[in-house]
Amino acid sequence: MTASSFKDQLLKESKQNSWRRYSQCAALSRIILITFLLSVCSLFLLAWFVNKPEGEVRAIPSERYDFSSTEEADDDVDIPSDTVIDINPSPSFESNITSRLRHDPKILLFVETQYSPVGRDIVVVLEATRRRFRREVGLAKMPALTADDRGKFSLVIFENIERYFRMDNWNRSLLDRYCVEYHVGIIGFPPIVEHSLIAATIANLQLQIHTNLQLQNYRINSSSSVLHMTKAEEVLHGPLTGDDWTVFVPLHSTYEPVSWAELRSPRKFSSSVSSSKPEEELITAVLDTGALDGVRKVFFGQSLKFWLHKLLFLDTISFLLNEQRANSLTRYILIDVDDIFVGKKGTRMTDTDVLVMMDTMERWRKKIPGFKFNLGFSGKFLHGGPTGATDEETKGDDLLLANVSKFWWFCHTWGHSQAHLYNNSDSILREMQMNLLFAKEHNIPTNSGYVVSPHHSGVYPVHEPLYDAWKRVWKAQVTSTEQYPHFKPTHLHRGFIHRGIKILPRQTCGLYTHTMYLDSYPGGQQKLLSSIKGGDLFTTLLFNPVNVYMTHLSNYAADRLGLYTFEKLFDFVRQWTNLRLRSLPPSKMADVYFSMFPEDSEPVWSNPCEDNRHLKIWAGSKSCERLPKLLVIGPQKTGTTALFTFLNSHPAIKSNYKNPATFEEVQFFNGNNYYKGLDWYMNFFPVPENDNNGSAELFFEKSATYFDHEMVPQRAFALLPHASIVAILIDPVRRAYSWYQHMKADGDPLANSYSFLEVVTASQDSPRLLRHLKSRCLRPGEYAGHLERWLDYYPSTQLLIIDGDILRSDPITIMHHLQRFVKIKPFVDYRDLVRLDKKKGFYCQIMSNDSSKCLGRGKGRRYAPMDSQAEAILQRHYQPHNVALHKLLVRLNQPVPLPTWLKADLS
Ligand SMILES: Nc1ncnc2c1ncn2[C@@H]1O[C@H](COP(=O)(O)OS(=O)(=O)O)[C@@H](OP(=O)(O)O)[C@H]1O
Repeated sequence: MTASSFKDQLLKESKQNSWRRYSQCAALSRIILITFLLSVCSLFLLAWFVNKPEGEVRAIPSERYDFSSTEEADDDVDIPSDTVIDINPSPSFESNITSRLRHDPKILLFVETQYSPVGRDIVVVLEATRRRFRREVGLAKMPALTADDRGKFSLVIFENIERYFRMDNWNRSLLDRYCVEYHVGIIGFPPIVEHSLIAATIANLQLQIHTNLQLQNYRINSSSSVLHMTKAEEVLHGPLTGDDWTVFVPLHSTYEPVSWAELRSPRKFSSSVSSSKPEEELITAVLDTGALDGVRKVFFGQSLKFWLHKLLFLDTISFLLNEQRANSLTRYILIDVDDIFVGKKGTRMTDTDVLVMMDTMERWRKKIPGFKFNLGFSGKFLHGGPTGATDEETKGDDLLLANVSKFWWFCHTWGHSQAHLYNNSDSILREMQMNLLFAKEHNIPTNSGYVVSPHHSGVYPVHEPLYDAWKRVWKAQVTSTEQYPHFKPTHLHRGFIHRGIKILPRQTCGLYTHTMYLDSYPGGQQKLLSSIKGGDLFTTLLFNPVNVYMTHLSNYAADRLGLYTFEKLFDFVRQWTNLRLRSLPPSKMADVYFSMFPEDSEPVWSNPCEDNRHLKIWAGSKSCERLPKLLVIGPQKTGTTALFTFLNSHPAIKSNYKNPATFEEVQFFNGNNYYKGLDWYMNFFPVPENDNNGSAELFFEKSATYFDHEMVPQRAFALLPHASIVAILIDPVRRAYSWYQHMKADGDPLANSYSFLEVVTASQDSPRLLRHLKSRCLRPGEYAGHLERWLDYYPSTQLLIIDGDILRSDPITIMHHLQRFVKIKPFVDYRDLVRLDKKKGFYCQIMSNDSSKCLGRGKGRRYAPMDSQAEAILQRHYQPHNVALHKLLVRLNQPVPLPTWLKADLS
């Protein structure tokens, strides 16, 4: 069968199959009928436009279309005339239109359901390669595509291209026009089998598709402009997994094949084509260059479960984002051999193993510049340590030491002990010092700056004594772990920096201490091979520009699986990709990593009790009970100190110890304290005591600056995901004035040099420090935006918003409400704990001798009334924020009335 006869066959089949399928489904037929009628209408319209005298053909109107409107038009409503699509836009992809995309545009991903496997695979690739994306489930409504005339999305991906093909006219024209104007491409994966077409012609795209095929012998088009990482020299021989392949038959020159494959069994395809030759090549991935409608698209005939499509998908993303030149083809690799002397007799490297290892290393160096194995040693186990070694194994150790300079070396603690088991730094220090002595005795270099902890103990979650010892004894600069932020999912392994030590993400290659023989590889040899040939190990290398792999001594003994695995991996990478493998000493690797991903420098401390693997390597003396369950987040000047003292007077509620540096607040989640780490924070809380009922005390922390700090909600949620969050709101105009008065009273020179009116009217031309003061004064009162950020992380059920006016006038009601909110026992009647102090004019604590203890002079100050002009300016400033707050509070439907000041302001 020739290509054209096959296409004819497809055409014929597509008609037959489409009819057969559509007639089975009446509802579907109706949709098709409507689509058909609309298409006919569009054709008439198109013809009319094309035949109009020149000059009358509507091109894209110069005024821009409002993509931010997502109102769906009724089917029978005419598309406004200014949205007529130019049938021949000039697809000038070099235009500077990308500048109209937001500088941090996201990818828009349409998935069928939250859990659909194809969509999940796409998400893994996007996450692994750090792409920002927004996931839309179904296509109930097109999200707003622009904001402030800037494009929000740089690329659109459909898990199921049928969604795109069958999109209603309104949304389709909206999306296509957006893609043309903002130079945004589309990627589509094949229809999901159960409800897909068998064959169809996508008329407006001039493309036929045929689905549910079995294929073989995959070949990539070496001249395809999509390719970057993918090498196209090879044919993947043999049957392709799955009987749900889709192929594309272009009817227009806009299409370029990206790849082809052959029908596996022509007879299965259709009895009428049984004579077709199996070697007939069908297009399995296709690029639409945009010549037809100005939109570049790539359609795949199989999901990412086919490994080559992961490679092509990554290339397609960078092609459509015009990033090919920027995307480096270099992959840095470092292979750590942990425990180089640690291993039982009979599982260790012999002298022959060491020779083979060194030979292999020399061979690899020719193709991987700079490559050396990185050996981690625990001196105590030289020659097998207490349990001994065979003669050959002893010779193996000696041979390694005789060739010290051929390798890189790193400290792995003297006795291979786990740091988190030691609470005092002395024992860890001793371990480090003994290993250092050992290194010096055996001429092992000690200046690499790289250290690794056995079992990742103490690296993350951080055990400070380990970091202390590393810095003091080994002048450590770099380490690595597979535990940050979590062991799983592995595609999210990341690095961070703590106390000047760079922590690199570590990758698992599927080899552990017990994997020594190919025949007994867990899951079978085939499992290891498929991980190398397109599976987990291959994709790890694909996704990560910097790779630190963990292996063990035993992986280089017996069947030498370490050498086997990486040799095969390197060959496979060379065969199918244009990637260049390189190696660097660890400290240089770390420099490369953090210059590529500077955002990773910032650590995020998660809760060790939320991750069993973390708990296993967390000191037994540490307890998550030593963390607060309630955060009072501010903002400043809303009555947070009063609430702090009221909470503290409850017998079962305890605050943190005072921070001498900040008077009373710990201020951990904002500012530099965060970098001091979790151990530092936990030391502010007492070791919990259980009462007779077994219920622990409730610890809380109040730092009024948390409310409006950009990073705090994310950080707080990572550590305290179940905490109750309390915010207090007063009229933001009054809050701003109180803050200004506070600064003045505190002796702030700037606040004392400028009047309140001058501060709130500071403009772009004002001195920088004055502008900064204005921002600090006004920003916290823009409540809605800050609360939304908290709600990005915490569910609304964990957030309590207190009306600061009621806290001031009737704290008893507030404290009763708060107790119910945090479900504290015992429930205390606050009439016994606080009362109004007439002299102070505020509620104060009742002490045991029945005296009142009020807050100091700094709270409830007396100052001149606010300048009326400044007040009016601020009221105008906060108006939109208050409207947004009102909407938010109505949406949250909290079991407390809306603040009185807000109702008054909005009325
Ligand atoms: N019971 C009680 N006693 C004293 N003061 C009270 C009380 N309840 C609410 N307030 C109001 O709290 C305002 C100070 O707020 P904060 O404690 O949040 O200020 S700070 O951010 O911690 O500096 C403070 O603001 P100023 O009046 O501007 O000083 C008070 O109005």
